[in-house]
Amino acid sequence: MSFIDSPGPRNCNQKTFDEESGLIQCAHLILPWLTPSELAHTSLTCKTLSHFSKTVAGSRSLDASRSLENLPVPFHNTLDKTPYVHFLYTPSQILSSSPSQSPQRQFWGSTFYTKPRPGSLSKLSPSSVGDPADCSAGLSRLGLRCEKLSGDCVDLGIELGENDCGCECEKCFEVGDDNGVFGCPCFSGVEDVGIVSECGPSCECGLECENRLSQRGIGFRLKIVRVLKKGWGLFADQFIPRGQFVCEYAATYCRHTKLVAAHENLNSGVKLSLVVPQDLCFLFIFQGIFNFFLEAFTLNIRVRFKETVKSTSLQRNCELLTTKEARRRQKIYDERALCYGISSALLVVREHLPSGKACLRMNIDATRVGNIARFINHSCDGGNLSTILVRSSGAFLPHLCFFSSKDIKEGEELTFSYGEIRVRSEGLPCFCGSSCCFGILPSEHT
Ligand SMILES: C[S@@+](CC[C@H](N)C(=O)[O-])C[C@H]1O[C@@H](n2cnc3c(N)ncnc32)[C@H](O)[C@@H]1O
Repeated sequence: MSFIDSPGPRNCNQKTFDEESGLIQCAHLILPWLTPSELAHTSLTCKTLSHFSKTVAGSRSLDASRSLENLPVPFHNTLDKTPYVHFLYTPSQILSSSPSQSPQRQFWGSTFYTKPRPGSLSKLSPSSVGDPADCSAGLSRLGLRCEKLSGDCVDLGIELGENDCGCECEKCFEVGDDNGVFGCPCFSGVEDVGIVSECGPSCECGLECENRLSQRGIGFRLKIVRVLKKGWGLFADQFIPRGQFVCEYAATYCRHTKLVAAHENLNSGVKLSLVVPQDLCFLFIFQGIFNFFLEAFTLNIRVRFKETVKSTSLQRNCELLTTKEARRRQKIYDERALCYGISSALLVVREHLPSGKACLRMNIDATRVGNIARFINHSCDGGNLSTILVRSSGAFLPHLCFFSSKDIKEGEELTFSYGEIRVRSEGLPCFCGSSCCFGILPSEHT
């Protein structure tokens, strides 16, 4: 018996020209799929892969959105050597399917192949892409009006006409008994702070419709900056006038099954509050007390809910993030935060029912799958962003969106209030730096 002569093992720094070019091609194809720790390991194997690992990391730091947004959102870090944060990117909210179906990896950081950007901006009017000269669209959706003559934006309360939303879709037009035009039924006006309605999948109008402000992706240059004691933060990279759509909180979006129908049946006039739960062993204190109300509230619409579920193919595959699961995840995130300083992005949105006696809870987890909004830090003074829950016609779930609540200068950090601090207690320290800082971050038990 004889063995074929083997050239013996060679290290990868001794390659022929063909091997080298093959390796480069493979590197281009494979490395952008790797996590930072896998990249780090790969870079130890040989010079070529070390070079490509660095190129991938550099390319990732240039755009957190992987070309999925209208504009690149770069990472800036002058504090330490962390070049970027690794997570799966979604430009808009997605319903989580079963864990086996959810993607584990995303192609990110290739200089070889760059996906074309959505490019929707070119189809849109200047006002819709954040032209500071025209802030009327965003403001009117918030119940505010822009006083163009004086150049000042003043809060004039809710003074909207029947179709002030700007939708011109024929299908969206309702004609009254006396042949008077009622306007777009998708637009419910701004009946209370925190809720707006937009045209959606069931409308014929396209993205250029003025009543789809939050559906076109980001329209202002933003950047993600490493901030002392706060981790990363989202910053404006250009002036943003007050009242403009900035971004939505995109994530795997889930909620209590039984509350979905309730939500769909709720009218405006519902207040919204956000908290970042930190110790989720703690039970949502209102939950028990209000369960009775919620049960009563959902009972009479359960039939309609079942019909909705049947007719919504999305929902059939949707696995809702229950409060129990949210609490389990948050416990893990808190441990990771303590051990490795990794921030979580699990938000609890509570909608207070008009009666004020009950509230509905949504758990939105952008820790693994999310978008740039996951980098927005808390400010005790309310920050410069308003959170608005946007419902669109025909869409099953509402979107949580951020609008500028004041003029924002270039280079200013974007912040909002994570929630009220009602009771002083233990919690993560707050470094918002505002004059009214409470010293701890809002959580379920503050
Ligand atoms: C939704 S994330 C915001 C982005 C986060 N800074 C990061 O690096 O990914 C929420 C976490 O950011 C940190 N954070 C947010 N606001 C903060 C503040 N005012 N002071 C200190 N830490 C803050 C906390 O760790 C919090 O759990």
